[in-house]
Amino acid sequence: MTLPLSFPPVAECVPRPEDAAADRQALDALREQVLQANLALPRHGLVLFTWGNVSGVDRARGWMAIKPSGVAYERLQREDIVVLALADGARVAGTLKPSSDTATHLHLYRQWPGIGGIVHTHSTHATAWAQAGLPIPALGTTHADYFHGEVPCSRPLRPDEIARDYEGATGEVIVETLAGRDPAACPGVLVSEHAPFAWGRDAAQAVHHAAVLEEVARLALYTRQLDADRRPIGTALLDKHYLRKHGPGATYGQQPPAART
Ligand SMILES: O=C(CO)[C@@H](O)[C@@H](O)COP(=O)(O)O
Repeated sequence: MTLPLSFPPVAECVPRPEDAAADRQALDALREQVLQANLALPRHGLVLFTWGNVSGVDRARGWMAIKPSGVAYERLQREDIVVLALADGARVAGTLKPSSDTATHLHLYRQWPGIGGIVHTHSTHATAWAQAGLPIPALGTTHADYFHGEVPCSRPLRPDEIARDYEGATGEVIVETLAGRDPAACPGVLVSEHAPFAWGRDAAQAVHHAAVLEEVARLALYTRQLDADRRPIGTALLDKHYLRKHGPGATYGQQPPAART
């Protein structure tokens, strides 16, 4: 039998020690990023008990790291973070059971190559809007500084979807709900009868967006309590606030150099 000309020489198939060390470093860095993002959830008051999870990705290596299921935040360690292959969910590192929402996270990363972190919480006010099946209207500039329009609420999942692949279908319904919108301009969603999901360029930014989503949900609830007929702000104000921070040429969030001499 003749081997194909492109068949690599055996030496090229053997992993080099420096590659293994770089992989180990990348794995530790990803797990640390995801650990710190998870620990930020209780600090921001976004979770009670273990009702939430954060994931992050290393797209170059095709990895997703996520909180293990049901582990208390105060006990969570870097080595507990489970790392899976983005392509097929195969385990890369970690021995614990990954979050029950893993299939939702995987689906969103596969559909939206621009995101690098995802958060799911049951934060009180955002969850109240989700349970009511209502989108959060853009009632003021706090909202418009992050969301270029309402925070949409998905349709409820159908019984057949819940029976077939509940978490995968949750990811599908989120993508369906965002259809026609740029996920970067709408960094969160409410899943009807469930709770919010938020995302960002990395796990830390996804947590920031989850906290903003909870705050705009709280503000919108109070606003509508004070004035049940309050309408969303107009396009001029919405565009002004969103685009000056996130539009073409915007440098919002750029930090000054760490050390100035
Ligand atoms: O949505 C829910 C429960 O309604 C879950 O996200 C929440 O309990 C967290 O589950 P995990 O501990 O991540 O498996």
